Amino acid sequence: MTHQTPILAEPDEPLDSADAMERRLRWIGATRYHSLHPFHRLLHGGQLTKGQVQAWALNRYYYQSSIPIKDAVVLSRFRDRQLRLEWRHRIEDHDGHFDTEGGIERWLKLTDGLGLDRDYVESTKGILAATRFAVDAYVHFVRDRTPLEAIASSLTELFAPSLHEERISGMLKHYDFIDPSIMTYFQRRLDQAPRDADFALRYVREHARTPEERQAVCDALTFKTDCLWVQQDALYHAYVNGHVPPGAFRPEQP
Ligand SMILES: O=C(O)c1cc(C(=O)O)c2c(n1)C(=O)C(=O)c1cc(C(=O)O)[nH]c1-2
Repeated sequence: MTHQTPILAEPDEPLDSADAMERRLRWIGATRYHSLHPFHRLLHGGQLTKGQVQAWALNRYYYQSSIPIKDAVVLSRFRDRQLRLEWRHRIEDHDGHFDTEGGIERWLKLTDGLGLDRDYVESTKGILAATRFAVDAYVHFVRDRTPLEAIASSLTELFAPSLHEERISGMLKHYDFIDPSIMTYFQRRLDQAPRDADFALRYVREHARTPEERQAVCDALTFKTDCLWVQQDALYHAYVNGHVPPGAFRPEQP
């Protein structure tokens, strides 16, 4: 197996300005974002079976359904009403409204389209323990750290749109069981993620005022890239290497 992660030394530029911090954040994304993970290369390159794609979508549902919980926790950390107003739409993007669908519903269209039973998906019973631990760690991080670090931990979204574009085109091209109607989740994120990421980036640029605070922002992003990476590692171990843990989803088809 060829590992695609570039091995680059961490830059030693001091974090003495917002620009220096932004350069470091982009470097963290370029070297650690889960787009570099071999599981994603297989997924987007059409090299997985339907059962392996089901396993990915099933596990990823736990991340999707935890994001509005995470954002409700983030919101609860803000004294500033303006900031709460700004953050609130993230919850609505995922939960939708009584009469309009949100991201979670769109994700369930994907799992439906892949032939997974909704009740089973929503029960989260078949997910890998590593998925649960990693996602819960993200929710706990935003609860326990400063509001600045909580906002910074969402900055992986700076790097999500190009991954989503690659995913939409790769999966539509390579899998006969995927069609555009079940990929609407990613289509919508192409507008939502840049807006959210731009806000978070502007916020940390303005509010991280000391080298220590800028380092904390960078460390929060690194932590989040780890939360995403270990989920891919767990999928690879279980469904590519074939070590499915007890109790986890076992595809009916290969
Ligand atoms: O498909 C992906 O690789 C991916 C990654 C991320 C991310 O970078 O955290 C998010 C999403 N998708 C996503 O769809 C999403 O709604 C989202 C919210 C957040 C967040 O941290 O608040 N990340 C992500």
